Amino acid sequence: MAEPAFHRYETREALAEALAAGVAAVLAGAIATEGEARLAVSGGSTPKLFFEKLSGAEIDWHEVTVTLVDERWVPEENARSNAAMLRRHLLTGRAAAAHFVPFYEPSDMPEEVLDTLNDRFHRIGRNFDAVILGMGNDGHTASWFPHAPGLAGCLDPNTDDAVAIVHPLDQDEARVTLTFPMIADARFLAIHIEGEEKLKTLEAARAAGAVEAMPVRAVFGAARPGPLDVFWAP
Ligand SMILES: O=C(O)[C@H](O)[C@@H](O)[C@H](O)[C@H](O)COP(=O)(O)O
Repeated sequence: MAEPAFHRYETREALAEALAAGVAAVLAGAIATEGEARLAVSGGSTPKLFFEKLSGAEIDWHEVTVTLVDERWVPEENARSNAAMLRRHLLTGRAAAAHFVPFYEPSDMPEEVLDTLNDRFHRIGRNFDAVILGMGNDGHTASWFPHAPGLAGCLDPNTDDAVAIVHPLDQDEARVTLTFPMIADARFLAIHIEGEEKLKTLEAARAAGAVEAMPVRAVFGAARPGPLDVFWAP
């Protein structure tokens, strides 16, 4: 299990600036070499400042496909929607020109549209140029929640599925999430966490233990072409 590259910043502002610059450089490089770039980011509260810095990056955003690593199964009108948060904080300014691929479809159960979602996310094409993960204090990342129904389907390194459905034990709404191969194959893969509690959670996740208990462990154990980067600020 390769040691992650750990990037510590004095402030959340400095972290957001550095991570935005790094991701913008990765995307610009992909556009220059492949003619397009693919980015998958997390929802939640941590990434908002990072998104605001990245949204102003002077890159050819119309050549960039942006999506989420996971979504709560709610429409964008719902305050819990990651897609709505992304439109507010990332897909504005220069980045409004990006092509956004959402998860949610008007259906009570994501199981009814899973084939549609798999087709949609397979069509995004080759592996992501950059994937930015968050992490919960229970050791979940994306919507890979500890011991949740559907977790095994997310973590199967041999799955052909791009998307899986998870029913977290402690939440009302279902989740849809990218599967392990979609995330582990990213050219640039980073975990962005902030605060002392998440640093402790990260240290616990780095210790030996069951992946099902702290699913972020799957990312640390992934055989990858490059390092996993951890970005942290107090
Ligand atoms: O839909 C989500 O909530 C995210 O994708 C999830 O994986 C998030 O990254 C962590 O829960 C951390 O969330 P915070 O940044 O709000 O602590």
